[in-house]
Amino acid sequence: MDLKQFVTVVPDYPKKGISFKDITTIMDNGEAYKYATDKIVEYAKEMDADIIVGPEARGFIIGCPVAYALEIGFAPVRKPGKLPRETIAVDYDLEYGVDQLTIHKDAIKPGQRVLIVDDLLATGGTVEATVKLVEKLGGVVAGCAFLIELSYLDGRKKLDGYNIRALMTY
Ligand SMILES: O=P(O)(O)OC[C@H]1O[C@H](OP(=O)(O)OP(=O)(O)O)[C@H](O)[C@@H]1O
Ligand SMILES: Nc1ncnc2[nH]cnc12
Repeated sequence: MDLKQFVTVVPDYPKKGISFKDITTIMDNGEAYKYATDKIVEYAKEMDADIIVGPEARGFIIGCPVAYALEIGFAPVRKPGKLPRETIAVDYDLEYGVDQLTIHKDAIKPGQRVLIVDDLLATGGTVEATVKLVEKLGGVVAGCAFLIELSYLDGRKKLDGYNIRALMTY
């Protein structure tokens, strides 16, 4: 299936000069959403993942169905003040801003093989921060999966040495 036909490219959103890749038009098509999920499930099996970790909010949309299909857990990475128990935090840069990400301290068991899942790799700030959170907790990053990689932003350079899979590249 050519997944790109289901991505809607929105120019100048959320700021002038940003070419926004809207994945809601994958999600609202049952076949496309299942196809994308199944591709990441295959990758998670190859990488022998024990748990999926996804950053809010779009990482939940892609990561949770993968975890469900594999009958493994999902641990959310969230913006500050959203997780109710003890967390650790890491700062990160976005294509259009700066923020902080957090994870529950007990979300990952030391040695667990973690697949990080998100909709899109842009500058790599989000996934780099997520890798740091996982590794601070003693997790092993088995791989990082995305629907979309924006190769012109070279987010991969922040993931040197890690296994990466993107279903589409722009
Ligand atoms: O590689 P990066 O430059 O870090 O950008 C990629 C991140 O940006 C988007 O999330 P955003 O922070 O906009 O939050 P959202 O998922 O809640 O919309 C996207 O879903 C990725 O998580
Ligand atoms: N260009 C983009 N499109 C969609 N989501 C993004 N997150 C960061 N950059 C993005």
